[in-house]
Amino acid sequence: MKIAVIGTGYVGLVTGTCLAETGNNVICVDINEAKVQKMIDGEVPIYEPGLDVLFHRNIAQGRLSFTTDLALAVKEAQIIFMALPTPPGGDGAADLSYILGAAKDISKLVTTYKVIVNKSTVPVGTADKVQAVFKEHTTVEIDVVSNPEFLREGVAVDDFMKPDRVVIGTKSEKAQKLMAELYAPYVRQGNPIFFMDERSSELTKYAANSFLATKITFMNEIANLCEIVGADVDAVRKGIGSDDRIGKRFLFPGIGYGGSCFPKDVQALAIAADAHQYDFQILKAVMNVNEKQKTVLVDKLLKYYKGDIKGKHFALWGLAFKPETDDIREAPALYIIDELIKNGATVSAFDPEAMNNVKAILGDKISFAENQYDVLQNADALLIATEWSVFRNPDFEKMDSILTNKTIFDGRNLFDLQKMIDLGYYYNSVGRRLITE
Ligand SMILES: NC(=O)C1=CN([C@@H]2O[C@H](COP(=O)(O)OP(=O)(O)OC[C@H]3O[C@@H](n4cnc5c(N)ncnc54)[C@H](O)[C@@H]3O)[C@@H](O)[C@H]2O)C=CC1
Ligand SMILES: O=C(O)[C@H]1O[C@H](OP(=O)(O)OP(=O)(O)OC[C@H]2O[C@@H](n3ccc(=O)[nH]c3=O)[C@H](O)[C@@H]2O)[C@H](O)[C@@H](O)[C@@H]1O
Repeated sequence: MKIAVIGTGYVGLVTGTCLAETGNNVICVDINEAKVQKMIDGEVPIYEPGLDVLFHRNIAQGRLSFTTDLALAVKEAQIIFMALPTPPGGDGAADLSYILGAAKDISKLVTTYKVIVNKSTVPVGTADKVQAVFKEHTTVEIDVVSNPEFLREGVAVDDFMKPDRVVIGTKSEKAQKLMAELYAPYVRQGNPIFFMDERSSELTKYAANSFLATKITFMNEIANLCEIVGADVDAVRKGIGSDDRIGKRFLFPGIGYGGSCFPKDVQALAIAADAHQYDFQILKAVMNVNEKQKTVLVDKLLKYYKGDIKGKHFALWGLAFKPETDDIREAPALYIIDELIKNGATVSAFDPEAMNNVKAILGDKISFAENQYDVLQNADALLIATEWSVFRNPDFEKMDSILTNKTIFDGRNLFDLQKMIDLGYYYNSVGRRLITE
């Protein structure tokens, strides 16, 4: 099939590349000229494991191309995907200007039947709004489909190639048939495609993200309680996770959920509910708890240093909002850095992939190191904000010689408690026994 993808961010580029991988002809459009030029020159603009191999293969075989020319992309495409930003607007609700603006631009270019697929996360009723934009500007027949994306950054290629499910919201049989054909190669193992109406499909996406954010937040509260009552959250996590009704995944406590989606989507759903005079109380509690959880590590630190960290220097492992990505949107590490600086401390950080993105926004407010050991030089303590695999089994002998204070505040519970006692560390993690000197 001939496909156009509008927007080449984490979702658009993965979608375009993975659709090309099953033989489709995909043209990707972006308004960011520098980014498009990079891709034309053969460079993947984001760090996403496994993407580069597929990207280069499909370009080489002529199935994947990039342009800034929307007209060129729309001309031949049977299906047009919109993978555009839906950031929080001034009032916190999803800003639909990218989607509705692109819909208007596309509507002026269509001359034959097209399926317009919305992959972005959008409030209920957006498909109707997009349909209305087309009606206003063209008489050409089009169908608008809601097809939310459930991929996770860091494993995006796998998630797209083997999705747990595909959700397609449309009342059009014609569009449904085309979408079923397009997705058939991705559901060969029997994972379902759910066809539903547009509104249910749009809400499914917000419900999924909000449920997962709630699950994490629940565990963060259990972790906080564990510390108070002297229980161990790792044991509790295993104890409840083995019940199939609860499930093992997304039960890891830490320093709050971050990323470009959970924070904005939970907020957008709560605000959308408010707009319909429905007080979505759980989501409001989730947001409040998550806000506090982001500074839990700094609170521990301040307690340890009796409220005074002025002049202290801290090493930070991890900047990305999660491992295996260079994405720092709403990364808990950024909140930690902010709090440390506000309290008069200095920070040196190391992250395997996200340092350039942080440099671009923080400049020289903090310093950066070449590796996870150099960053420990002159540090009063080490803070851990992201659970990159490379941090899980460090060379403690080497660490001991640099981090002479042997003090670690770990927001991701990387190390075994007994091991840290044996190694003689002060090791303060989340929801587990506090280790004192
Ligand atoms: N990042 C993720 O893991 C996931 C994101 N989503 C949703 O997908 C949507 C996109 O998210 P991301 O890919 O993370 O965004 P992103 O910010 O990484 O990428 C958006 C891209 O769209 C481009 N763009 C903006 N306006 C344009 C226009 N008029 N024409 C062409 N290109 C334009 C930007 O230059 C940028 O490259 C959002 O609604 C998000 O909530 C859904 C699932 C996963
Ligand atoms: O809509 C989206 O953008 C995507 O949002 C999340 O994916 P993503 O943000 O890439 O990352 P997750 O792995 O879900 O992690 C989100 C945050 O929750 C935190 N988290 C996750 C799991 C856990 O057990 N504990 C925990 O604190 C992570 O550290 C991270 O800050 C969803 O998992 C995807 O299904 C969805 O498509």
